[in-house]
Formats: sequence, C-alpha cells, structure tokens
Amino acid sequence: MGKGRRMIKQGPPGPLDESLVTRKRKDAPPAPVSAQQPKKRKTQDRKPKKAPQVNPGRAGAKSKAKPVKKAAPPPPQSDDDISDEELDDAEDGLDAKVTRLDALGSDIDSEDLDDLDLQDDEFGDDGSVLDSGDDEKPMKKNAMWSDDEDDDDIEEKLTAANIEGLSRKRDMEIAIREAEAAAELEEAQMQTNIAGDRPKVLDDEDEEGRPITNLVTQDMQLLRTRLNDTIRVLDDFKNLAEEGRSRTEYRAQLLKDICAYYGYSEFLADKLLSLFPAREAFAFFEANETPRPIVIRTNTLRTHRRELAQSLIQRGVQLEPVGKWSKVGLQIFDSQVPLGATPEYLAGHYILQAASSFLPVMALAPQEDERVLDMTAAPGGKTTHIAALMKNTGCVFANDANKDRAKGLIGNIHRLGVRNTVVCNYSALEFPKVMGGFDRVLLDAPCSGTGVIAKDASVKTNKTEADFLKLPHLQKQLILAAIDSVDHHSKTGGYIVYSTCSVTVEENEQVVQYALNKRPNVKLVETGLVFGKEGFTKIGGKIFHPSMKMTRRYYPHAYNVDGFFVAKFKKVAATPANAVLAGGVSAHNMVKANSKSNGTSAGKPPVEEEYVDKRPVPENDEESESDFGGWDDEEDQVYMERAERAQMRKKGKNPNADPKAAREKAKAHEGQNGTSAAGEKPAKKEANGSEAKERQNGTSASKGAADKAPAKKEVNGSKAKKADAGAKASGAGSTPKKKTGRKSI
Ligand SMILES: C[S@@+](CC[C@H](N)C(=O)[O-])C[C@H]1O[C@@H](n2cnc3c(N)ncnc32)[C@H](O)[C@@H]1O
Repeated sequence: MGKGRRMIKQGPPGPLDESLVTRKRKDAPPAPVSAQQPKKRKTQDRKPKKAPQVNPGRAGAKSKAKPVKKAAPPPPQSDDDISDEELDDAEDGLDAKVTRLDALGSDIDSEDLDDLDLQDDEFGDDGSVLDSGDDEKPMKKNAMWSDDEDDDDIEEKLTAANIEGLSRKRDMEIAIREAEAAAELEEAQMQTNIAGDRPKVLDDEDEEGRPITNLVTQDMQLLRTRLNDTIRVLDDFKNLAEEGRSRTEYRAQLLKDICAYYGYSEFLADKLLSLFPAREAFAFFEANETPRPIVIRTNTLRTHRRELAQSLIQRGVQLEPVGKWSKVGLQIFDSQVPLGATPEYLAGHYILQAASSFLPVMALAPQEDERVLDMTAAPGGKTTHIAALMKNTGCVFANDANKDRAKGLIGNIHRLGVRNTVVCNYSALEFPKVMGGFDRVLLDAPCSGTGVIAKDASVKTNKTEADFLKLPHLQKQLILAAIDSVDHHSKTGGYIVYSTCSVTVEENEQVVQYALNKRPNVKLVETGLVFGKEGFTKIGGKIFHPSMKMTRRYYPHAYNVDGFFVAKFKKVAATPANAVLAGGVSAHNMVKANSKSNGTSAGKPPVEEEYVDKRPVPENDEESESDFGGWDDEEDQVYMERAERAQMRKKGKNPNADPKAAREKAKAHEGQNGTSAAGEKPAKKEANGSEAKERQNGTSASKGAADKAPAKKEVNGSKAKKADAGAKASGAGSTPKKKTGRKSI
C-alpha cells in the first residue's frame, strides 16, 4: 500500500465500477483465469505485492497484521475492456516507456507532435519569457507541451507519446488495491461475524482473556479486525449494535483503537475523528500511513512541461502529468537519478513541490503586472509559482519572519530565475504598517500540519491543546493583516487567499469566520479550483457562514494529496476605522502610520484612506457576529494587551509603568473624538521623519505615535476629512460592543 499510493493519480478520483470490483473480489482468491479476466493473470504474475511503508514504530506491527496477502482480485472491467493483446501491448509500452518517450525528441517531435498542433500561450510567440541567461535553444512552438492546453489535454499528448501502458498499469493497480482493501475488510468481517451476527466489539478480549486494547504488536491484526467491526456497527447501528450499547460507547472504542493502532495521541485522534463519519475517518487515518506521490512543478520561467518531461525521461525518470487540473505538475513514479540534483533541477527547470501546494496559488490567480504579497513565503514554493504565473512582471513581496528559512527562499528565487520578487523579513503581523495596497495577498499560514502526517508522523503525538489555541490565534491575526494589506480599489485584484496544510476546523473555517466577523469589508468568493470538498458550514455544534461552502478542503484519502485548506476572499471596501488591526493596533492609528510612511507603497497611492470605511456597517453585522462568532474577543484582549506590552518594551518603555491608565487614556480619547484617537491628525511633512522610519523598521505604530497630534490638513487635505466624516457617519467612532457570542464555537 505504501508504494501503491505513490502510484495513484492525484486529484479527483476517476469513476470506479464498484459492482464489478465487488463481484470479482468475491471470486478471489484464486481468481479463475477466464477469457473475461485476462488482466488479472498478467498483473498478478507481474506484480508481487510489496510490504506497506509505515512509520518505524508500527512497521513490524503492520506487516504482522497482514501476514498472508490474499491473491489480488481482478481489477474492474470497463466497457472498453482490454484484450490480452492490448494488455501485452500496454505492458510492452510500459516496459518500453523510456524508449518510446525518448523518441519524443525525435520522431514524435517531428511528426506526431506537429500533428498535435499545440498551443503555447505561456510564453508568447517568441518565447521571450525564457531566461535570457539560458543558452537553451528557442523551442519549436509546436514541439512543446503547452502549459495552457485545455481540451487537448496534456495527458492525451502523453498517450500519443505511448505512455498509455503506464496509465493502464496504474489503473489496474488502483483497481486491484481497492478491491484488495475491500476483500480484506470483508475477510476481517468474516472472521468475526457470521452473517447476521452482531460483532462483539466492546469489552473485547482475546483468546487468553486480555483486553484487546492492551495487545502487543503481534495482535495488531485483532485490533484491526475490531476497528473494522466497530466501523461496521457505526455504519449500521440499528442492526449491528449489541443491545443496550450506545453509539458513544462504540465511538469511544473506535477512538481508543485508532490511537493504539496508528499511534496518535487521544487528543488529536479525537479531533480528526470528529471531522468525518467513522468509515471515512478510517480511510483518512489509513492514508496518513502512506506517502503521497513525489511531484515536481515545472518552472515555466525557464522551460515547458513537455520539454522538462522529455529531459527527465531520458535520465530514467518515470513520470506523468499530475492530473488534468494542473498544467505544470509532473508526478514521479520512479527515478534512476536523485531529483534534487539533476542538471534540470540545478538549472531551475523545476521545483519539488507537493501537488496540494499548487492549489493556493492557483486560487490566488496572480496576474501580470500586479503587486502581490506572499506573507509567509519561505521556502518559496508558492512565491516562485506566483512569479512564474506573473511571467516575472509586476512585483512580488515575499516575506517570512524566519531569517534562516528566508535564506532558502532566496536560494529558490535565484535558482528558478525569479526576477520580480523582493524578499522581506518581517513578522507578517506588521505588514500593513510596512506597506499596503497589494492587488493580491497569499497567506499560507503556519499551522499544525495535520494534513501532512504522512510526511511528519511526529504530528500524531506532539500537538497539544495549547497548539490549537496558539496557532489559530496567530492565524487570525495574520488573516486580518493580510486583508488590511490589500487594495480594495485594485482594478485587477483585491483578493486574499488563506491556506493551511491542516485539516482542523480551528485553523480553517474558524479562522475564516473570524475574518468575516472582524472585517465586514471582505466576502468569500469561489476559489476557482476544480476539485476539493466544500468547507464546513456546520460541524460539532459550530455554525459558520453559508458562504463557507466556497472554501475548499483536501484530504489524502480523497484525492491522494496532502491535507489542505484553501479560502479566497475579495476585499470590497476599506477596513472600518474602528477595526482592531492585527497585533492590537487600531485602524485609525494605522491611518496615521501609513500617512507618515507615504511612499512606501511602491508607486501606489498612499493608503491612509484604506482604513476608513465609508460604508455604514450593516445593521445585521452584530447579529451575524453573534451567530457565527464573537467567541474571540476576550481571548483576543489578552493577546492584544500582551502585544502592546511587547511593543512598548521594544520602544524602550516600561510596560508596567501603568499600562491600564494608558489604555484608559486612549479609550477616553477615542470616545471624545468619534473614532479611535480621532484627534491625531497625521502630518504629511513627517512622512520621512523619525516615526515613519521607526515603522518601516517594523516597530509599533500604536501608542507612542498616537500621543503626538500632527496636523490633519496635511494628509490629503479634504480626502482625510471626508474619510473621517464617513467613519463618523458609519458609527465607527462608537465603542465597539463587547461580543458575547457562544464560546464554544
Ligand atoms: C507553511 S510555511 C510557508 C510555506 C511557503 N508558503 C511555501 O510555499 O514554501 C509557513 C511559514 O510562515 C512563517 N511564519 C510563521 N510566523 C510568521 C509570521 N508571524 N510572519 C511571517 N512569517 C511567519 C514560517 O517561518 C514559515 O516559513
């Protein structure tokens, strides 16, 4: 199974005729070799099953758990079933894969590919986007795989290039594995359950009377059997549950067994189990035991996917396009060479990147000549993808708070020939103070990594409740900063994409909901991604805004990609003046901060007006907050106070002097002036003064600055006045009500 999933296609699963699988599974083993089932004989002969790859702690256990592999049942037959001859052809094609694909460069190049008449939109006619430093020959337009092909999908080109053998082989493997899994489940059921019996799951003991949860490794098979039984009972509770037993008891048993079998902390297993129905949860935990396929992303600043594929194939790499949904991904099945050291790699023709990491950038859809911010960018997989989509035009700001990781980011930027990117090293929380006015912002947030357990099994045990408080808090602050960094007037954009490689609700829907609550000036929009499950609008007693459906969830068991979450927002108006910004700074103070650092927004209009929302805040806003949130304010207060104190320390002030009094003073100030510190009238002439510099250095724009009162007329004069008036009209100056919404959400 370990190897298997590496071979399975990523993205939306293809249709599988389950009835056929079931029928054939029942025939096995050993399946009769009949005229209708030619594939099985061949495949079985050729493909001895390999031991699953599991984490070391469980490796022994798991291989023990499956001591005898059933002969693989036959794969499903499709309408266009493959004959013996075809199969031979396909397999020959497979064996000859390298040879025949090698021929791409020669005969296929000159004839077949000419016939394919491929478009090559990515590069334009003259291929001028190719790095001029490269001494790569300009490529014949119709001899490439376009990265913008649509109908005549790249896969068809591969088929044309005789890779069909590989595809068929994989299809068969998938079908066999699916059937095998089902057979295994059935076998387990048979062991414990004669038709009609209610499996004895609770208080289960082995033959020697030991409780099954305490079994040692060699008893993993029993544990697995009980897992299967429990799931069956939960699937059909009415008929299969033991009398007098509740669902809760079965669920508790399942949780214990998952922890014992897969090695999770109970805390995390419970959290993950809550995301799915029992059977799907089982599939999720199983999928976390096997690695995802290796994928590379073609760097279209340097080459084309087709050309890259040809070069790698010549080096003995078995590959295939990652799926119809991506025009730049190649899935690697096998390689004779280390993929991180090929000449193509060193020349920046590709980057090793998990397939699901393509998704946030695809959702962001950056356009040429835009200004884009990648808030948490290191090591740069997504930054370099953004730059490639922008064809090295416009400007990307790639920021990361971690200096060491930023070095890796710089390395990738150089290797991949990215020339439109500035690397910065701020806490992204400070970004709106550093500069704003971006057309698009990507926030690929730091997260718990519950989507990538297959890569990092330590997540199973090292995440605590505290992590699921701290991380979401940081994510919430970051998302506000992301929103506040975007120019809602952007002609081409005004979008924010939020992503994580985690599947927990706390780090995803709850963060998005928080953003919707705190920023009425954004709304969720479609991600434009062609697959992915809808985000939750309701789960575990939590209710989210109906538009949460537009967010997308990705799971390893569903799509064979890392677990991921993607949400896309459109900013429709400026951030309200009474909004509390990331890090606890008031929007109004930010107005002042930005007015003083005029010119930092790289040619864009100054952003002082950004933070004054002229729209009346919708009446029902309060209501929606209590429906969907309002659970964060108290928690936020603690963090905000902490942030303020840290900022004071940074400035060399004593945070213990009398912070409460200072806060009260500021509040009183707010009350008097209609907006928070409305009396502060930023003066343009100070733009390059010491305070502005301070801000550019990433220091606070809050209290110290607020206490000075520069003259308003110098901040775009009447515009600023209008803004203030608008803010007042919208009730922005009133002290925000304390939300008392449900804590549980
Ligand atoms: C999920 S990784 C980003 C991966 C990156 N987008 C890519 O595709 O290569 C999260 C990054 O956030 C950075 N980070 C964490 N807290 C941050 C903060 N407050 N400001 C900026 N970056 C932060 C971490 O250093 C880490 O590199």
